[in-house]
Amino acid sequence: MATIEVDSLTKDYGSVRAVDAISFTVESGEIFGFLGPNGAGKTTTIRSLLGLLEPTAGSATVLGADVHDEGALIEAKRRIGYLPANLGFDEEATGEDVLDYHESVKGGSRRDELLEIFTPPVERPIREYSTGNKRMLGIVQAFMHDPELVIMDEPTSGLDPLKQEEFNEFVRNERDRGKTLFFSSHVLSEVRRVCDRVGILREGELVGLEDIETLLRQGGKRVQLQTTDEARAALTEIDGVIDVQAFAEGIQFIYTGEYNALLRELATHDVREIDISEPPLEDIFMHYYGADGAAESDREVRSDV
Ligand SMILES: Nc1ncnc2c1ncn2[C@@H]1O[C@H](COP(=O)(O)OP(=O)(O)OP(=O)(O)O)[C@@H](O)[C@H]1O
Repeated sequence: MATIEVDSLTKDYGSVRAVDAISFTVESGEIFGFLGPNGAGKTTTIRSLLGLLEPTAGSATVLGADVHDEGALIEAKRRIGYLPANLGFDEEATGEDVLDYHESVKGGSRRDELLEIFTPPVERPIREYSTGNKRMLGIVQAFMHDPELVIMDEPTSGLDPLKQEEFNEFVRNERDRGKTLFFSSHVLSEVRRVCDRVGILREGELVGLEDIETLLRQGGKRVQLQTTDEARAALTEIDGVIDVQAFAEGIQFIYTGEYNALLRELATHDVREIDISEPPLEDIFMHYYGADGAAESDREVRSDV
């Protein structure tokens, strides 16, 4: 049985449909990234999975427990870790107090080990914590009872790049220990470093469900160049060049073709500057997912420079 099964889950807030009949599964032992821009419905989905919100329609199971079945969900939550986006710690409590309480409820076999990696100043009251310190305390709390499944809402927000990298490595190690990890993010570059599979949410709808390699292949690369007018014209003719935009002395485009074809063409021109990077998440949404959620792999090539 899948660790998480979501079946036509829908959640309305009054007249606002925050999540619209989404379905997906998260398999045991994978890192699943739940990706989408602000307001896409990530937090709503996560809170529904944990029984913190009542779905308007549809269903979901987490570690076999139906989210509509309060008793089963309480039992399952002993084997689940949760890191919410908004860490509502008691500001007067110390980190120790928070972890002591959690340990008394769910256990804390990995507490010391985790505090070696993530290093919140546990002896100090939470009101003195930076955002990153709070996040680290939340991470320790989410993992300290060694749960089978950990659900995290924007887990790295507020962490500095070094701690983010430590977090990524930690998460990969957890996966290798057989744990299942589900986390939301609005940053593709973050998700691509750690996830095995990604669900993409847009305006409450699941518009993509891909393994990470496929997603990146479809997303292509953003190429920015400073070169001659002649090169600019020639480059727009190459298969796989889309969304060409001209700017002073250069062009920018998304490239989804074979690298060698592009490199061969570039080698015949005077290239003064080149930058090749991952396209922003928004571009991937725009280029590969139409309003109906279908992949637009046959998108027309534009050559409007
Ligand atoms: N309590 C609420 N009442 C009314 N509308 C809400 C409520 N909570 C969320 N929404 C709306 O539901 C939609 C989805 O919100 P949600 O917080 O789930 O998105 P998100 O993907 O987690 O966004 P973010 O990345 O900004 O946290 C948004 O349009 C939001 O404005």
